[in-house]
Amino acid sequence: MEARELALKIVNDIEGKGAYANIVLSRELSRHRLTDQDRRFTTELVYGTTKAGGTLDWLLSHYSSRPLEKVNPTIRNILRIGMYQLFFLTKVPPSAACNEAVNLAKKFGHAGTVKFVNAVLRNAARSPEKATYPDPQDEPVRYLSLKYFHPEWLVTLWLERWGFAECEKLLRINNETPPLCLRTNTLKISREELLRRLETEGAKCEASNWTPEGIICVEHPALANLPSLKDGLMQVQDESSMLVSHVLAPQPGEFIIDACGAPGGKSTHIAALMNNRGRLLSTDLYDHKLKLTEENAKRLGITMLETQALDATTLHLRYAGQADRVLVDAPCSGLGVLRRKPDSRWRKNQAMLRDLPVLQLAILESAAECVKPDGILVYSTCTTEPEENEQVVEEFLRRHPGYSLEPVGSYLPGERKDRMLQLWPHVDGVDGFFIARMKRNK
Ligand SMILES: C[S@@+](CC[C@H](N)C(=O)[O-])C[C@H]1O[C@@H](n2cnc3c(N)ncnc32)[C@H](O)[C@@H]1O
Repeated sequence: MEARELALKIVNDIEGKGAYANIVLSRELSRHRLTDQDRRFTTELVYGTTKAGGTLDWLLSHYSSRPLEKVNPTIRNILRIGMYQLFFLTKVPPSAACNEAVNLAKKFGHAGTVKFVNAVLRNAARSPEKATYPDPQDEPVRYLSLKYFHPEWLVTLWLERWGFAECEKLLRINNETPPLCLRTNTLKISREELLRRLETEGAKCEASNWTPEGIICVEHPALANLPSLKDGLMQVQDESSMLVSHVLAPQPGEFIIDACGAPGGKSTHIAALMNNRGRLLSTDLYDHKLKLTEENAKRLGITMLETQALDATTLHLRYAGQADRVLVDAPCSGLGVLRRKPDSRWRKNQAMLRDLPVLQLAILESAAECVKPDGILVYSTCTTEPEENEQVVEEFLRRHPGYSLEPVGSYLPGERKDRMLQLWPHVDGVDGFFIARMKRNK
């Protein structure tokens, strides 16, 4: 199947069945034998079209005589994919974008729809200036939302919080493709050796400055074609996510609980830092997700890890006062990692920022009861929102005077002095993560 037709099938599935872009994409790419170039093009079309969302419909409304909601969904997606190429993929000649869309319309529509697709796209290719963005001064929210493909509620919030310039930088970086980050499985190999191996496997990589085991992959073949992954020499994990286990600083022989552990990115890192010695319990609400933790642990050669399905708000009922350290990598809005999942911004809503902190605090309070005196509690999220981060920790500390904050800065490279750590994609170049470390004094 040709790249554009496969992209259309995937975009139809995402829209029609509510499927997740990354999951359908990797399933379909493994079913179809595409060249590396076509694989990249399909990915670009799928991620671009889903990410651009409402902007493509807004652009189309300048050229279509028919309201888009009245257009057959497949034809509408042919138009969206065509518009994405015309307006955002400068390397695709406009004639190719139009011709290929018309070919798809021939296959999935009838004579009338072929004419319609042809007219809309050729009109757009001829007069792109017909669609001008709103004025940023007069309508900053609409301008930023349309220009950078983010929902208006989120732009409104970030604009209020961070101001125009910062908000724009953050929105812009969320549309960039982040590099693939890998964590060396130090139980099996050193980073230097793995870097050499990856080179022989056709990947261009460099050492990360954030952690001693992190690797940034600038160019690489399909992940499934990297033997180092299959052989358990590494784990896909962002650099900021790796920092969390360093801040926890688990020691060999200790009892560690990872309260929201699946799919095991941090649990398996903790096991490596403990040299696979001691007791490590990785819990999660969902059994099926714990299976992924177990698969990861097996692939990485970790034998110390136990899993258990439970609601972390009840962790204290079984493990009160037993653990040396507990990690709460809480369920969160994920607003710090929008660049990793291009369709995810359209699945979020503002109610998350009201509801999630209640759950986050409940999990943190239960986890806190499981920590021994002098033990350590780490709270982390992959979001940038104060309600889910500082405010949860501050409320927790207010309710639990037996805990005190330990500055995170000393677990980071360089001279950072952060009390609690908030990492930003547009400032730090890594995923947006929050980390706080607390000590139980009594
Ligand atoms: C941020 S993810 C964890 C990622 C994981 N720590 C890693 O590094 O791979 C949050 C996890 O919390 C789990 N979760 C959500 N609500 C929960 C609850 N009440 N109790 C336990 N786990 C929960 C989700 O299933 C999800 O796997």
